[in-house]
Amino acid sequence: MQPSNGPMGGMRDRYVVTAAQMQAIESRVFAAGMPVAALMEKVAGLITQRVMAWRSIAQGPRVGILAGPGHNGGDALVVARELHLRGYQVAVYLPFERRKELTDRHAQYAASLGIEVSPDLAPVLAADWLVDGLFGFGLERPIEGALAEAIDQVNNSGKPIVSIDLPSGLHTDSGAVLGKAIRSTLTLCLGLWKRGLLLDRALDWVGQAELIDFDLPLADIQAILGPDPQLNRITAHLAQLPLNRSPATHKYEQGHLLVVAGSAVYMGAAFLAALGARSSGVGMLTVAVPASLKPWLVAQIPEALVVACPETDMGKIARVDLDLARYDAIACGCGLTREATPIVQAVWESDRPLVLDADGLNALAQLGWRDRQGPVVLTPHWGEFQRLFPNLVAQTSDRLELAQRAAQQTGAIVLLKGARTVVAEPGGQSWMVPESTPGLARGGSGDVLAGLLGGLVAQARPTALTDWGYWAATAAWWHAQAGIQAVQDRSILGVNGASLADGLLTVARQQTQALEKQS
Ligand SMILES: NC(=O)C1=CN([C@@H]2O[C@H](COP(=O)(O)OP(=O)(O)OC[C@H]3O[C@@H](n4cnc5c(N)ncnc54)[C@H](OP(=O)(O)O)[C@@H]3O)[C@@H](O)[C@H]2O)[C@@H](O)CC1
Ligand SMILES: Nc1ncnc2c1ncn2[C@@H]1O[C@H](COP(=O)(O)OP(=O)(O)O)[C@@H](O)[C@H]1O
Ligand SMILES: [K+]
Repeated sequence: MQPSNGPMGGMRDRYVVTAAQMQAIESRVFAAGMPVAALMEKVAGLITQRVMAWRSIAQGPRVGILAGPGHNGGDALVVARELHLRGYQVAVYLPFERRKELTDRHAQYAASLGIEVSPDLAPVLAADWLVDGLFGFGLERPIEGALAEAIDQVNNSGKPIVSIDLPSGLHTDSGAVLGKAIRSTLTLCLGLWKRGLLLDRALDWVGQAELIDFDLPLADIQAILGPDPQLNRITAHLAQLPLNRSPATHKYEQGHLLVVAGSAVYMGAAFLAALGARSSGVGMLTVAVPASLKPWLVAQIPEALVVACPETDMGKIARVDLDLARYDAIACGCGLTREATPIVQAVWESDRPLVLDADGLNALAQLGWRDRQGPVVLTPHWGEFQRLFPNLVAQTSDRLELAQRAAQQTGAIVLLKGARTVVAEPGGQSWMVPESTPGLARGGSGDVLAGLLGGLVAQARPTALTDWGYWAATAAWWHAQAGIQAVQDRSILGVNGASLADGLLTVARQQTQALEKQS
């Protein structure tokens, strides 16, 4: 049996659950007759395979196991037994007198095999690497006292640590640290992705994250999450890229995007947004910039129709004299400067689908929200989000919840950028981008995303708000994958407009090849 596989493996990795949802799904499986002990054996067998591939006996013969009182500890004890039987030198730290029955029996049996099981941390700290099975989705109270001190010692040991299900101490739903948490090197999430693992605040604890798919029946998953789940982890399986193109198509059928961007101070923003738009495959791209930028931009991106707008003394766009009705979508805001209010007002009054980014969002924060005819996608980073929604930020720090509440409050699609970008639409669907790279943390990355997103929606022309959310999430996923690709090609220092644009095309090619393989 292979970890993280099974015929439906790819399908299961889209789901994201809370602790309560995971418990409800497992309850159905147990009620249907699956013995708890059998499931624990199966899961722990898969974990064992994965950790043995991660650290062979030659690479790390001594393993320290941290075992808790619940079934996370039970999993860990089965892993301890299996590693022992395969020749590893195993020591178990089990500092709990009171434990669940199954866990207790595994502890007894492990000890009977000669494995050192004790409430003493020292033998575990002497190991080459550690397995963290203190707590999983059952953790509800903060970790305090001696156990908190033990976790500090484990973290300070500098040893590689693999966590079972989630780093012990992280809240399953919010990803927040409950008192103290294990800082993992590798987290093996069991069955379905836990919500908290995918949020920015968990990243420093999670390390590399992988799903161990243990074949939870789709019927049980869907019975709890619904046939069309509200929350999705957006992956290569969900992203339908590149867009289908009829052989008989022409450029106007492939969407016409208007980008309104740039100023004398922020010239590059218009170029970067145009690069993102170009890589989206959009049929026609018009870029409206201050008149003095036109010759330069035309030289950079000759396939775009560059429109020279009247500009102020300071080199900012004064007016956009265009018939906005001609465009399938407008992406507005990159590099406009803080005095973009009249431009945002003009695009706001048209009924064209609108992607609002950067200074467009700052202008909106000044203008205040007013209803609008066409769909709007807001793409704030955290600072812009705080300016737009101070009332919401005062209520919670959970980024997914914030995006969801902002979407509900405004009726807009909200794409909240971050290390892990989240997207929400007003109807209640949301998406989490599961992988990205800190290589993207540099000025200009967001401009590429705004252009890419504008170009995608100009082509896809979604109608339902859920589809708008889906395409925004797809753009964020594509952008993050392009960042990962750029890091692979050019190192973490090499993520810029050009490498991102190349990365976008490489990812599109990989998607095409994957689709061809499937068919
Ligand atoms: N069901 C299955 O067979 C499968 C389950 N799976 C595995 O089970 C895990 C969930 O198991 P779980 O429900 O037993 O919860 P878990 O996270 O081990 O710990 C809860 C225990 O900790 C205790 N406790 C809580 N907070 C505490 C604190 N601050 N300080 C001290 N103690 C504290 C609490 O006891 P209490 O004191 O509240 O009575 C409770 O006993 C899951 O993550 C996965 O690894 C998978 O293998 C798939 C199959
Ligand atoms: N640590 C990180 N890990 C992954 N992606 C990141 C990280 N920091 C920023 N990003 C991504 O980089 C982009 C930055 O956008 P933004 O803040 O608008 O920058 P700019 O306005 O300078 O273009 C966003 O897509 C964001 O999700
Ligand atoms: K754990």
